[in-house]
Amino acid sequence: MGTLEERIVKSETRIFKAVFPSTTNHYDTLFGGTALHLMDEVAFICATRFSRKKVVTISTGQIDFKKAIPAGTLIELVAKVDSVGRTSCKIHVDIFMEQMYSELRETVVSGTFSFVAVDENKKPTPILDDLE
Ligand SMILES: CC(=O)SCCNC(=O)CCNC(=O)[C@H](O)C(C)(C)COP(=O)(O)OP(=O)(O)OC[C@H]1O[C@@H](n2cnc3c(N)ncnc32)[C@H](O)[C@@H]1OP(=O)(O)O
Repeated sequence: MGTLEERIVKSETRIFKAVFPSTTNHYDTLFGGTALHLMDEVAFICATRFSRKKVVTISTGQIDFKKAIPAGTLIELVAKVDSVGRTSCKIHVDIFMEQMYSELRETVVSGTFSFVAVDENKKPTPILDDLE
């Protein structure tokens, strides 16, 4: 199964999206709720790939929207395990914005999401079984 550090590196998860008008608000920027949805999704995938167990979201940390994300840009969501407890793990998520026709790239939104591994009775269970 690998060491803890190897599992953290292997489970880093990335999703690219084009910011099309269907995802924007009346300011023509990415709707905040859509950004949160995508962040929770990429964090969930990361926690699942890290633990290979059923996980549920238990909380979010502070989410910082540093810059608006205009329609017609590209975004990359990057999720990485930040810390690991007995039954839970905390995932850090950054959204990077890229221009379509230049190399300009910057971090625009950051936050954390915590997940708990659950067993068949939906009770907390160890997040990892077998570390080397
Ligand atoms: C993928 C999805 O869509 S999930 C949908 C949304 N999420 C849900 O529906 C989950 C609803 N919540 C639950 O079912 C329950 O709260 C459970 C099963 C997650 C946790 O059950 P509890 O009995 O409250 O858990 P318990 O108090 O034993 O804590 C479990 C772990 O969560 C951690 N935890 C508890 N509360 C919080 C919190 N607010 N923030 C971060 N971690 C927390 C604990 O520290 C513990 O971690 P550790 O074992 O690594 O030290």
